[in-house]
Amino acid sequence: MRRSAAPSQLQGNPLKKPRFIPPARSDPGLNEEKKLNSDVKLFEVPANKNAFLQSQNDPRICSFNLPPEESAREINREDNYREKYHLEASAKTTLDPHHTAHSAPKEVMVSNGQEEEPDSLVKYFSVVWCKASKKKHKKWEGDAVLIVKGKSFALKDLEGKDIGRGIGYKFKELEKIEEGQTMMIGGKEIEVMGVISPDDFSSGRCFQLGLSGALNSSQTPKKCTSNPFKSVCKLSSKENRQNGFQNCKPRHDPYAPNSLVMLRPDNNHQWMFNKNHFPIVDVVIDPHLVYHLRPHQREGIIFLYECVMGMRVNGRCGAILADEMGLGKTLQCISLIWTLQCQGPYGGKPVIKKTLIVTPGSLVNNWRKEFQKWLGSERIKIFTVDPDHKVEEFTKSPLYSVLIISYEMLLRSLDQIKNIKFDLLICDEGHRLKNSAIKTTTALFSLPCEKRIILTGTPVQNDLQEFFSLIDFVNPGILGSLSCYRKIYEEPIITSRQPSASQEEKELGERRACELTCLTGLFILRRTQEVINKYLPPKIENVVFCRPGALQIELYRKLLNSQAVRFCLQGLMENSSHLICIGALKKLCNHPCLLFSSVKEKECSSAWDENEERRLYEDLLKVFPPDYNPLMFAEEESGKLQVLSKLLAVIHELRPAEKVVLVSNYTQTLNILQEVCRRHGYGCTRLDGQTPISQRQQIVDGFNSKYSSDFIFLLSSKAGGVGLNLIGGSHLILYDIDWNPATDIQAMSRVWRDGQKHPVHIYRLLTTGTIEEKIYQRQISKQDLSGAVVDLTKTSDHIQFSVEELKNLFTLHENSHCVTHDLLDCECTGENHPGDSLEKFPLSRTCQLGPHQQKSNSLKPLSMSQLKQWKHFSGDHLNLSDPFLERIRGNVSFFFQNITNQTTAT
Ligand SMILES: Nc1ncnc2c1ncn2[C@@H]1O[C@H](COP(=O)(O)OP(=O)(O)OP(=O)(O)O)[C@@H](O)[C@H]1O
Ligand SMILES: [Mg+2]
Repeated sequence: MRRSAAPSQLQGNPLKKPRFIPPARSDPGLNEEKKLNSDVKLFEVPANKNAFLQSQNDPRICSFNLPPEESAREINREDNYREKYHLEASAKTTLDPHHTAHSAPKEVMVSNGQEEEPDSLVKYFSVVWCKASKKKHKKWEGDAVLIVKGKSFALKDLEGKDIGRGIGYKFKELEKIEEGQTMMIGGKEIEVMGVISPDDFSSGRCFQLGLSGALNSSQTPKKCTSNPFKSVCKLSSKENRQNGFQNCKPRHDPYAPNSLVMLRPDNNHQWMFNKNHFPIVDVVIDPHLVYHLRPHQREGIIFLYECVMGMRVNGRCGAILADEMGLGKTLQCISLIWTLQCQGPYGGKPVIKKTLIVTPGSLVNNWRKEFQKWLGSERIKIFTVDPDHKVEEFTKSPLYSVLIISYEMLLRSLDQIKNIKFDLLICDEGHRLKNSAIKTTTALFSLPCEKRIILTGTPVQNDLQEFFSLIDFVNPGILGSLSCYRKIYEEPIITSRQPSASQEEKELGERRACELTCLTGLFILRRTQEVINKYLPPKIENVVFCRPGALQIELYRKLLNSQAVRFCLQGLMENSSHLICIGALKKLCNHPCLLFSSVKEKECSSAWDENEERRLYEDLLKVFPPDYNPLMFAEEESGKLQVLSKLLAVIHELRPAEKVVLVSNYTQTLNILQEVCRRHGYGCTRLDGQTPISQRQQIVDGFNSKYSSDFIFLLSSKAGGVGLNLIGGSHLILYDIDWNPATDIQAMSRVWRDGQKHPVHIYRLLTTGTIEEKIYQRQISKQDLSGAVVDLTKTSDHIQFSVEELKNLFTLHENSHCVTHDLLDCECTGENHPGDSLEKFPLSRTCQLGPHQQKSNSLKPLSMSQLKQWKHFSGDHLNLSDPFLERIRGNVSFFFQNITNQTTAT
């Protein structure tokens, strides 16, 4: 592919992050390599050390009901508290490049020219791009606009210049493009940030927006002017002051049992923000809300309140709430908004008037629903932006105080949004702002709102520059300029993690990391899943090793003997040929018919002759029966599909009132699963990348409703599982495995969350002895995963492999019941694991995890040693009293099982 000649690249892109070069090294290429391999762990605090979990005992909280004189003492105690808090409340902030490993996504396939698809269909996307490379840590080089027309595309930078072009692509590949997708196109790697309307494209606004946003942020960085009240409390005249005095009773009784009262401002705060000497009024959370709050949510609200009021870091009003998935970040924010909108500590005056919530498109309606759920429809008026409800409507009506908008819509409506005075900005799933060069970040950064909250279920981690972006977004300037931050923190920390670092460098790096963590920990809060476990029903997690079918084994052998695989193992592979081999094996594990279709398709391709795939697929079709029809696939041809089919049948039979969430990462596989549902007459609903955003919430609600006749929810985990609540389902089946444990964890936490009524059964299906086991082992074998570096934005599809690793990947273990178990160094034969009898199931049984139990309950990837503690047994085990496993055992060679919350009442 032609290299771009765009001036933005040749002359240096103003949005491009300066590249970090560790000190005392002359070869930047080498430096880059070393930097990527270093273990950059910034900070780690065990979950149970978290101050928020302990603060039930915090004197500040116990003193909520103290008479006013005592409140003064309370204020005096605050300094001590702050010191303690400063050290304890820090988020788990881990930077570990191991688990972010990924490289370039697949190049979109070039068409054979025989497809007959409409050439006139034109689509536009906003994207970020960078040159193709195998580096683990990629830096997007800027925003661009992708124009897809039939089988061709053009990529334009924001000055409208072409930076890439291509024709003759596969229409189907181009048609599939969707938000969040990363891919290789024309030799560039791109990530699709959203869809651009034809109107925005033809008017040219999609180019102008990025430009103006970029200039705002890079040339005139906004500094927090640190007046949390100026937007609403402008009462300076005597008259106003008197009015204010009349209204200085707390809105709710601070002395009522169980009341949740916010910290009173200290003298310094009053001096800064209460120039009019209004009386101090207790800010009390609405008891209607408090009634529902979990303890960690009470603490979260206190934390958010103090952050946005500028009480934690002098005059800084930003916060990052990074609680693990499902902990109710939405409710905590709703409580904050409702409180600040009605109350304030100075004369009772409300602190905010208008709030802007920016969220992924699929969650806009979820936010509306949550407001309704917790506050009803009368207390607060919410406006959600969609194609039929434009921002102008919000502007015109005084009724609405909260605007909820998707990131994509925000970019399109930026001009109108900028004209509205928002007092609070909440960015849901805000880890996407970690890249300061992209349009979304620059647009949001340009909003003058000082109180900014980022919500994210994934830890704030990975990359010190990304960390800087998030911090600088919520509290602009708090870490100084980027260059200053680099000198003070980034360089010493990275240098100290190099194997060659001197003792002195190590100490300096550690000190700086600690300093950085302490500072940022004041306004970052992360709690783990354990805090809500006790409110959740039991979770029974099963890893099910399915015996491959005869056709699968034959095809698998054939693939491993192919020229393509042999070339890979000799290190002769071209760029990404190993990925093609891996992809083919994964398809085969899902079902041989998927492989059949791919081969057929490739055979027709004009590029077949010189294609690497030829070396892989040659003679493969001969293994299939001569009249093989992929549409008429048989369940027996795939071990996993057979297990799935039996599993669905037994769930349907034994738990007719319960429902199943069925997850795959591939649309084609979902098609097969949907066909299975059809054949068996199971009602199903489906959400994948093609599902219009406007319909997603409706589909979710339909499934969660007890009146729904759908037995199965087919979910493409990569296409928007983030943030969804699928508590209508209590059985979740992961049909295939992703390299990135975060994708699987995301999917699993859709059902085991607050509101779930039934015990949750999770089934992870793996084909015994195949590449799926290897991927699973890779997920769990990283012992230092305790750092929980799980980041969904990393696709991990293209990890770098050594030849040795490839050899392991490309081996089929035909004689093992479970290679993973073989690797565990476990003495049991799989017949009857010591101390474990399935007869006890599902009665109370102490978990084998022992001291690790807490750890594994958290949403972290499991480690090998933890897996060893799980109950495990071969499919031939005689005492299976789990009726679900009993039904599938004929096709299963091995099981692992773990039960969390076994004794929780359901
Ligand atoms: N105190 C509570 N009592 C009962 N249900 C609750 C409570 N808090 C939250 N929930 C429910 O729990 C579910 C998960 O909450 P929410 O969607 O806010 O999680 P989250 O932290 O945003 O997770 P994610 O990172 O996956 O988006 C929602 O259905 C919510 O209504
Ligand atoms: Mg959420």
